[in-house]
Amino acid sequence: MALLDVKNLTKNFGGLTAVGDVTMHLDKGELVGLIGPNGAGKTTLFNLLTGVYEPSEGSVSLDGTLLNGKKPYKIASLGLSRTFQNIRLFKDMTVLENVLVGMANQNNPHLLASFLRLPKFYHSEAKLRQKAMELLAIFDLDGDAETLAKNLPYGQQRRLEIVRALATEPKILFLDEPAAGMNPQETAELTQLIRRIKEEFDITIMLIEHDMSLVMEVTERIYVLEYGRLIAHGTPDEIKTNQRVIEAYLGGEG
Ligand SMILES: Nc1ncnc2c1ncn2[C@@H]1O[C@H](COP(=O)(O)OP(=O)(O)OP(=O)(O)O)[C@@H](O)[C@H]1O
Repeated sequence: MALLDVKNLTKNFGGLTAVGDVTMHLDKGELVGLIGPNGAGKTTLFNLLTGVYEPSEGSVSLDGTLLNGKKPYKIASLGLSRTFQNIRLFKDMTVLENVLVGMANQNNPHLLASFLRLPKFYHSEAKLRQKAMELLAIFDLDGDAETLAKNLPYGQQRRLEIVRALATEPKILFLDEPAAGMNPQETAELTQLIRRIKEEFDITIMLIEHDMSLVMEVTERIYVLEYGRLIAHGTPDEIKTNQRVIEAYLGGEG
């Protein structure tokens, strides 16, 4: 059974079909790309998978559990985490606090203890802090733990977003254009980082990205959307030479 099973997924906005009859799957441990020209429906698909939108038709299942109709926070707690095209950090909070917020839902069993500020709360908070610092260290951000997020350079803000998404210990991580706005040096670092996440975490990743060299370098399989429809699916080498894909890109952006 696939980890994530998407069947005939459709989202209509009035007369516009932003995502139409998409069937795809993610197996455990895979790194899969999702590409397509501007407006192809990639972000809408992420929004459907993470519960931001309700599908007009079709279904999404995680480990056999139907996600349709579940709220985004519920879906997140089942193991789906994401980053956004536009950075959504808590800019006036420190780097460490941003990661702690990501971990907050793991602290739920201690909600009463935290409300009453029992010793158990302080113990679990200390453990969370330690875990957050370990995570930041992996991403070379531990030296900036007390820096306000807004004062980090752009590339590091993007990196922090990924750390925060990982802090929830998701089964699947959705990355929405993580290289957007990055310079070539930052993109090269991000490429390494995505590889490391894949190697060091027990995680499945789906990546939307316009930077083709990044997608081709890190992914194992790629789905291609155009006007909401899947027009191709295959390995990076197959996609690079797929006539339909080449036409979609030349037609859409040439
Ligand atoms: N909430 C909405 N209401 C109406 N139309 C929408 C909505 N969200 C997206 N759309 C439309 O759906 C289509 C797909 O948009 P979407 O943002 O998913 O594409 P995308 O592939 O992520 O594009 P990009 O690469 O530019 O980010 C577009 O035509 C867009 O205008």
